[in-house]
Amino acid sequence: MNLLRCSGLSKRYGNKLALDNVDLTLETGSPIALVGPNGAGKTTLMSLLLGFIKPSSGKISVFGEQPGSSTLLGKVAALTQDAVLDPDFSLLTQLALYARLHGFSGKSADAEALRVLALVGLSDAINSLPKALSHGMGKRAAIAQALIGNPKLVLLDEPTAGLDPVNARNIRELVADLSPDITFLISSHNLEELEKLCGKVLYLDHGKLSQAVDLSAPDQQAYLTLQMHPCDMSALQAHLQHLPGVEAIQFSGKHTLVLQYLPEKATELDIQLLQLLKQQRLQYRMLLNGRTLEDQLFS
Ligand SMILES: Nc1ncnc2c1ncn2[C@@H]1O[C@H](COP(=O)(O)OP(=O)(O)OP(=O)(O)O)[C@@H](O)[C@H]1O
Repeated sequence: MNLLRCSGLSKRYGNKLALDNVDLTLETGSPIALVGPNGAGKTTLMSLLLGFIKPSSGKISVFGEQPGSSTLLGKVAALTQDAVLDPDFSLLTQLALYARLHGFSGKSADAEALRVLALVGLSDAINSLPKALSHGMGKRAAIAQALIGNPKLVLLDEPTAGLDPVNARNIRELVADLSPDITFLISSHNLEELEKLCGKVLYLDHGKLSQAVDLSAPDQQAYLTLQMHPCDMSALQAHLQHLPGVEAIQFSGKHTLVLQYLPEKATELDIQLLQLLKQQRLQYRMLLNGRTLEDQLFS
């Protein structure tokens, strides 16, 4: 199903061109990442999508409708980075109130609040006050709020920022569990996390959509990424260069090499590489079929 269509989309704040002629079509499904340096235009794109601001020029539609139109009410939701609940009212009270604002009445509002709190694993904390919750639980409560009314698109801005690794993982699992019934658009600077979670990555830079990487598609050119325990990396690079089909080898950090190869000339390159490491008595930490998202975006 078509999720988003932008053509020639631009947004100007005074002299500042925050979004510059963006053409983009997205379908519903696995989570979509929105990345880019500070000031690249990510928040501007999300605000346009939510109908909070209007384009300066160009067109944008969400599920075929104008952002902000009444037909999208309840279909699109967002968790902003600094979303907070009132510290002095219980989770159930507040979420039931939000459910009423979404059109649920009386008991069905309570039921909806309980449903979304269960989805995020907070059934035991329904009577807790937000001020008594840990940071991770607070984040989950804020996500629960965004899930009220069964939206089809949820925008998450830095959903795991400031969370410890275990809580960050819980949020990732939650997002993965809820996809693809809900399509998530996630703005984040955490590439490793996005790589684990998303099917597609949009890269904005200076307001331009400079790349759209499909993580589920095999790399057009073939790559292997090899991360080693400390060893003589230059000597290893020289050995690897002689494996059949290897076209180029680049460093990606001190102990990581990215091999580009020609699939038609390299048969079972991964096996040959492992045999070479064994012969040389070298220990690897990780062998990845392909390139990391960071290498795809920045090399
Ligand atoms: N209301 C505004 N008035 C003027 N300029 C703005 C306004 N909002 C954003 N900008 C400018 O537009 C550009 C894009 O900002 P935006 O907040 O969309 O970037 P971002 O990618 O979300 O950045 P960050 O990663 O830092 O959150 C920036 O140069 C910013 O200073």
